[in-house]
Amino acid sequence: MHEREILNHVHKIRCWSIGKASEGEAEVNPIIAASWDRCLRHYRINPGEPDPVRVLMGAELREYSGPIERFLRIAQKAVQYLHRQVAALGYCTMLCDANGITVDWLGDERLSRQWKAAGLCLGSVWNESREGTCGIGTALVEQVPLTVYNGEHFRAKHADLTCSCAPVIGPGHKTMGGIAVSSFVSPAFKDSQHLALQLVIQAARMVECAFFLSQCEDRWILRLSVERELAEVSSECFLAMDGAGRIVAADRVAHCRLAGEIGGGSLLGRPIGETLDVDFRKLLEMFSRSSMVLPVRLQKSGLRMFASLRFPRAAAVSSAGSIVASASRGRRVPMAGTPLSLDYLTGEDPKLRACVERIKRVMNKPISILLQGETGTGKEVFARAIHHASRRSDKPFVAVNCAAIPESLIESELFGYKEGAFTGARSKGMRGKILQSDGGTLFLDEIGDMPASLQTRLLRVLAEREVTPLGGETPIPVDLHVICATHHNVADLVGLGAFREDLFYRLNGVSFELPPLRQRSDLASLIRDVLAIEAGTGGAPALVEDEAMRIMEAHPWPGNIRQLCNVLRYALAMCDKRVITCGDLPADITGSRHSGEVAQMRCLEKDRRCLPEAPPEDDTAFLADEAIAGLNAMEQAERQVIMQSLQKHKWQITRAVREIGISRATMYRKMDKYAIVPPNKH
Ligand SMILES: Nc1ncnc2c1ncn2[C@@H]1O[C@H](COP(=O)(O)OP(=O)(O)OP(=O)(O)O)[C@@H](O)[C@H]1O
Repeated sequence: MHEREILNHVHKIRCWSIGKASEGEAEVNPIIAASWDRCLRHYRINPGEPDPVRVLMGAELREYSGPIERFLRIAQKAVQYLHRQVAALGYCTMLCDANGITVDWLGDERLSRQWKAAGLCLGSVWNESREGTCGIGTALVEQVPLTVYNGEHFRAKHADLTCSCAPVIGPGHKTMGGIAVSSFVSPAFKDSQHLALQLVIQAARMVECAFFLSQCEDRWILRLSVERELAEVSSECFLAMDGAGRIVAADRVAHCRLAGEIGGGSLLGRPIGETLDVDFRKLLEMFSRSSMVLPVRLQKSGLRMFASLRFPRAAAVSSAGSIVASASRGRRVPMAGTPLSLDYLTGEDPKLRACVERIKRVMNKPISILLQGETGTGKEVFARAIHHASRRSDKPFVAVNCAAIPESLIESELFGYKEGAFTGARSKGMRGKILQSDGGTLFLDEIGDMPASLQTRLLRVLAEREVTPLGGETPIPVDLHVICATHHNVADLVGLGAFREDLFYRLNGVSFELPPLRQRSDLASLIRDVLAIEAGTGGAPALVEDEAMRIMEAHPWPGNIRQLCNVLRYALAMCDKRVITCGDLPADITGSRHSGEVAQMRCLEKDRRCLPEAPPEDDTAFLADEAIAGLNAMEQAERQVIMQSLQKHKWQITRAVREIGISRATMYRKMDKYAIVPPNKH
């Protein structure tokens, strides 16, 4: 800027300060005027002073950006998005903290000398008390979005710049920072900055909403919008509520719009029923039936708005209506049908956590893993999760249930065979499960049931890392990682001579005991997770009354997680308005607590038998009436699940067991127990 222009700018401000507009000057915008006034009276800035803008670097800058890391992470995304829209127009995009310090900057690097000379760079301090009236500093003081254009800047040295900035206001009306676009070349009229300002306002609002949602993720969040059609994609107000339905946070817009509904004052601490025409319990009921946008009315003005409710990560509701906040917050619940990840399976039980930590250390090493645990403790899902978390995840995971395959077939299943190896063999031969898992993971379930003759062959494969198919002569090299599982105590089997000791040591590179459900301390959070998985994307997870939760926590769970899943599915079918009460639980859960069941289940486990698969035929099945008559509610529910699945899959056991999530051996045992006979067998 030339000497003459500087003198003109200083003269203009001097004239304004004594109430005289200098010749040819338009009236000064009231917000700019208020800022000039502050600059003259409070900050005592000389408008002609040429000092450069202060720029913080290195550790000094990190001192400011460190404490606002979470805000930064969210806001940087919005700044990048905004910059893509304005970069071609010669703007730089800036993110500043509440002190006006530029904590992120994006601009054309080829012009870095000019940006720096203008003070538009990372670390620059755009504080009104130092730089006088400017986009960032004044927007932060006034807490409104604005453009400061050319000569509206207080200091003459900034009179070539244009800057549009919108402050970002966080929950609790706290200024988090500001987002700005600036340029050192400005078109002839201030109106040219109108769209730039709108884009900045939009970006700042996006950050406010995202930050509110992230800060209040363990709260009930009510989003309100005036337009039904837009309610799902953009909300005007955000309110966060605690488990009793009291407002614990409100965003900037909610404070402005809704304070009148409670006759002024703060919204915080007020029950939601004072603002809306429905109380918290009614809200929960409405949204437990539907995850859609629903109409509500503001209590005082009667204005109709459209609401949507976001649940905390997980929650339980007590019969009195108080909501117990989630214990499992922060955990991502997978969708039904997707593999459960190792991190998810870690749960919140300290023993299980320690177990998973150890698994993570060995899963990428050439060490076999042995998973032990009662039926239904999740051995197979753990094996899958280990595979997916390991370096082998892009290679196959092949599961073999040694108890479910008839002894006569297990050898060919595992090792494969050459063409014409035996009568009935497929003409092209078959790659066995071991070769199918080459490069990936071989999961040998129920390893304790592997026939003795095959134990020797398996040992050789593991020792030599090559396999010779039946009827073949040349061994084929194989790269495999073996995970085994069993509900037996394999060391006992070794002692009894039923399992080869050398194979046991090779398979048992490292072993993990998955705790039964009755020993886990995170049952409540597991229940909430299972309900969230069951809800899928189709709506909010069902809630559990305190008393129902207590009963489930006290149950011995002989069938472990599988049994728990079935009980919850039963309760979901029985419950009203997606709130599970004691009355929705099967009778043997509410009236049980007899530990004899545990022993009974274990005996049944030992009875596992393998039956040949039934071919599809007729779509009906025979079930003896007397067999149904003696079943309790839980058993009836279980029978129904099995029957429905078998009928759906035309009696293809493999498909039914995959759907229900039980092993084939368990399926045959259950069919036996419930006298379910395939149509071609009566
Ligand atoms: N952490 C979990 N969260 C939700 N569901 C789970 C969890 N762990 C296991 N399950 C479910 O429990 C059921 C039993 O799991 P899995 O088959 O892995 O147990 P298992 O110990 O291998 O049983 P079995 O010894 O009878 O073969 C499956 O339906 C599985 O999806």
